[in-house]
Amino acid sequence: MDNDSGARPVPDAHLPAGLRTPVLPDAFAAPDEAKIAAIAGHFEAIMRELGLDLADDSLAGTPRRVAKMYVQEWFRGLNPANRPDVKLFENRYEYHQLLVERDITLFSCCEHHFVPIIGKAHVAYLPAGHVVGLSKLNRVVQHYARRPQVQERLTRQVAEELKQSLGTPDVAVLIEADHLCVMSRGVNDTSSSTLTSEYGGRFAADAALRTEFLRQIGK
Ligand SMILES: Nc1nc2c(ncn2[C@@H]2O[C@H](COP(=O)(O)OP(=O)(O)OP(=O)(O)O)[C@@H](O)[C@H]2O)c(=O)[nH]1
Ligand SMILES: [Zn+2]
Repeated sequence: MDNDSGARPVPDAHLPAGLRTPVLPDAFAAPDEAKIAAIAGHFEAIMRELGLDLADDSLAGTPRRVAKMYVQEWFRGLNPANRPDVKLFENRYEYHQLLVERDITLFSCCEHHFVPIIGKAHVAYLPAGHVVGLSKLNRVVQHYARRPQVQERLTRQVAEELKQSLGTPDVAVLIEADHLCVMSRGVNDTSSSTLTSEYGGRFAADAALRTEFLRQIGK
C-alpha cells in the first residue's frame, strides 16, 4: 500500500468496528522518521523524570533506540501500510483436510502496561478453492501482535483477517500467552498463562473438528 498518497489507508478499516484497534484516522500522516524523532523526545523526558543521566554513554542513545523499536518493531502492526499481502494459490491438488500452522511465535505488548506478551499462536483452516502460502499465516499473526493489545482482540483480529483473506469462514485460532504484567508486577504470578480461541464456520459447528485441531496442536 502507498503510504505517501493523499488517500491514506485507514487502520483496520476492513475489520468490523468492534475489532479495530483504537487508532486515530490520521495517525500515519507523518513519515516513520518524524514519529521516531517525536517519540525519542518524549522518552528522553521520561528518563530524565526518572532521574537518569542522559550524558552517560550507555543511556544517551536509549531514547532513539526505544523510539525505533516502537515504530519499526514492536508497534509496526499499527500502520496499515504494513498489513501483509496474503498470497493464495489455486487448490489444484484438491487438499480439503485440516491445515494447521502450530506454535507460531508470538510477541505482543500489553496495552494496559506496555510490557511484553509472549506466547504461541496456532491457526488452522479448511481449504476450499485456494490454499494460502504458509508464511502468510505467521505474518497475519505478527501484524496483529505487533501493536498494543489485549489477547481477546488479538485472537479475534487474526481469525477475522484469515476469514477475509482466505475467503472461508472455516478458520480456527488458539493463542496461549504469558503476560509480563501478570508475571513481573501486580499479582506477580509466574505460572499462570492465558488461552483464548476463536472458531468460525465448520470449526464452530463441528465438535469433532475442534477436537482434532486441539489434538494436532497438542492440547
Ligand atoms: N482481559 C484482558 N486483561 C488484560 C490483558 N492484559 C492485561 N490485562 C489486565 O488488565 C487489567 C488492568 O487492570 P487495572 O486494575 O486497571 O490495572 P492494575 O492496577 O495494574 O491491575 P493489576 O495487574 O491487578 O495490578 C489487569 O487485570 C491486567 O491483568 C489482556 O490481554 N486481556
Ligand atoms: Zn498488562
